[in-house]
Amino acid sequence: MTDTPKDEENFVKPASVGGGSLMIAWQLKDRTVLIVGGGEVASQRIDSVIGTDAHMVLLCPQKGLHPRTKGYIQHYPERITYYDRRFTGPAELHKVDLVLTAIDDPQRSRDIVELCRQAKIPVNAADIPDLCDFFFGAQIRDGPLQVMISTNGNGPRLSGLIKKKLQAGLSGYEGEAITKIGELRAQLKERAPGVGGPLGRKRMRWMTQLCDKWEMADFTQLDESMMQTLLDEGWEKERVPTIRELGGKPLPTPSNTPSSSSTSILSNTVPWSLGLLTGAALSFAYLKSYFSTPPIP
Ligand SMILES: C[C@@]1(CC(=O)O)c2cc3[nH]c(cc4nc(cc5[nH]c(cc(n2)[C@H]1CCC(=O)O)[C@@](C)(CC(=O)O)[C@@H]5CCC(=O)O)C(CC(=O)O)=C4CCC(=O)O)c(CCC(=O)O)c3CC(=O)O
Ligand SMILES: NC(=O)C1=CN([C@@H]2O[C@H](COP(=O)(O)OP(=O)(O)OC[C@H]3O[C@@H](n4cnc5c(N)ncnc54)[C@H](O)[C@@H]3O)[C@@H](O)[C@H]2O)C=CC1
Repeated sequence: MTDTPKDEENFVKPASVGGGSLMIAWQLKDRTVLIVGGGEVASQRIDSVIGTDAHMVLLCPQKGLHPRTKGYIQHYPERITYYDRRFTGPAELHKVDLVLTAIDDPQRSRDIVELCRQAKIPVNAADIPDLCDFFFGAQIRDGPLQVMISTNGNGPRLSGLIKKKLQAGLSGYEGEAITKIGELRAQLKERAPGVGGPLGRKRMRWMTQLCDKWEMADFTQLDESMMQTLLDEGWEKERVPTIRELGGKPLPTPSNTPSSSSTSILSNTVPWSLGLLTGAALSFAYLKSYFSTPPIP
């Protein structure tokens, strides 16, 4: 491929090159996550994993369990297989897709990381950032919405504080709105099926216009019959009706006031170096070697 001088002129350089981590929404359905340790940090790891569809295996002597970890084991036996013992060796990694160590024994933790390296299993060791394939971050979750704030190990406390600022900028309608949009998109794809092509482009254009025109709170009001009307009177007629036309009403949201729209809050408060992702976010360095077929966006 030969570049013309114009191509070279038009190339926009990315905001940062290298030094960061990959932010992805890692799907863990039918995958197994091994958690070694059962203290407070392990309970926080469960807080993160329970929202996925992964199965968890937890290894920790009973006497070391944090009350929250105990609660998880008792309330979600179908999600967590618990063994009252320490990590014994490489056999523990059989059929495991991801390992999280949260133990008070840094040398043992290093040994487990080494075993994971050999088995090509991504691993996070709570006490050894230098050896982690990926880090956790501060999280905002609301239904299908997931936002992760990462400072790439530089300032964990700041991650938490930035999370609070971002939370204050959200309307509270996002999770429900996204759920409704998901249902609407599924129905639209039934009416206008297929991938790509002119119909695919038309579908995407209409969805984009709808999302841009409606407030977050508008989507939360969509019930089954309003969705039908929206598709009949909107999609079929190539226009975007208002929520009022469908029998809904404008609800108060922070984004109704231009000075505090969620866009301006994000652009005003997010420093260039902040890792922020809508959709689940897990970032780690060796992703490529663990997945052969990336999901189609
Ligand atoms: C690499 C990482 C672990 C990983 O993912 O592997 C890591 C590592 C370390 N944290 C340490 C300390 C603290 N961690 C917190 C808090 C959080 N730490 C979290 C994540 C991460 N912490 C990952 C990088 C995240 C990123 O890059 O942003 C959060 C975001 C999420 C979570 O824990 O799940 C959660 C806030 C959640 C929320 O508020 O919502 C606080 C503040 C507090 O408790 O309030 C302090 C004390 C103040 C401070 O140091 O900032 C130390 C000891 C340093 C030392 O010895 O001095 C290490 C080890 C080291 O740095 O060597
Ligand atoms: N975000 C971070 O990176 C943070 C990391 N830490 C580190 O994370 C580690 C865990 O912290 P906590 O949960 O507070 O510790 P904790 O002491 O409450 O829990 C550790 C648990 O690991 C168990 N354990 C020890 N060896 C084991 C083995 N070989 N197999 C299975 N279980 C084993 C112990 O029985 C204990 O229950 C510590 O090293 C701590 O320094 C602590 C706070 C924040």
